Amino acid sequence: TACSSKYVLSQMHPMWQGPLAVPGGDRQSPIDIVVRKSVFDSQLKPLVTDYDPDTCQQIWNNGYSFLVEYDDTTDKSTLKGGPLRDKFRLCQFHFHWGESNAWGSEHTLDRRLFPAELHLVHWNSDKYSLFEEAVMEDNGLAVIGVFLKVGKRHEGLQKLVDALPAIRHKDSVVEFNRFNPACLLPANTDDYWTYHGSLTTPPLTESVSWIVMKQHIEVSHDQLAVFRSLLFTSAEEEVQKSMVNNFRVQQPLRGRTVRSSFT
Ligand SMILES: NS(=O)(=O)c1ccc(C(=O)NCc2cccc(O)c2)cc1
Ligand SMILES: [Zn+2]
Repeated sequence: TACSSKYVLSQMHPMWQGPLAVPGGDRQSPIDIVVRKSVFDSQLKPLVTDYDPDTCQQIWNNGYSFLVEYDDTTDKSTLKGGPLRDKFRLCQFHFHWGESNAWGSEHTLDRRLFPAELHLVHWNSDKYSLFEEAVMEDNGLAVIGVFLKVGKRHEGLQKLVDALPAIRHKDSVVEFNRFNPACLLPANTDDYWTYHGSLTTPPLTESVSWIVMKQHIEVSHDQLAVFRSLLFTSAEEEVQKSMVNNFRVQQPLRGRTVRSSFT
């Protein structure tokens, strides 16, 4: 789908962490969420996700992460509610992780790092007709962030983990059907933080309503190890590099308020 083909055009080198000049740059992501400084907002509603597993199309390695892409030509897999006024269409989900369990997430909670973070990427289909349009607009995108912790095996994730060896190299793609990403959401999706931010990879566009779940999900050490068996490099390259540490460092808050849906 459009939302992901462009991803490969704008993906960056994983070691890139530099202060790439960004126009304005006062609402960059990720951030450290200082829990006691977040402001409860009683107007925030529960999230409403309605994902159709039949819209799942393929899984591929874009040289930065691995993406599971959804058919976003109709409103079949949607997100609404939460801090959002409009309906948003799921286009892909992907993860960020470390080379060790000690770090890997993009957002942090009171500076606490998690071994990995899931991002479910949606665009505003009430206002725009293409991901490419929405990504350039204020709040054109809504991304749900879910922290991963190492613990018991995640049965729903295993189907995805089993597909990874087939996409070890950059630009490899395999068909992937009937996966409902709702299985990757925590039991409690009512408690979250939300703030206005950006994409965490170039072009770092400041168009994202971030929704970071308070409750994490658990995956096993072995499942995370399979993430780390992926490669940044394509099959042709002589030197193979393990796909690890594909996260951006936390960015300045610049006076933004992080709201919470819970007290
Ligand atoms: N890590 S993240 O969730 O912030 C994230 C989500 C989506 C994308 C993405 O789709 N990039 C491709 C892109 C960006 C801007 C304009 C385009 O046409 C395509 C990048 C980062
Ligand atoms: Zn991401």
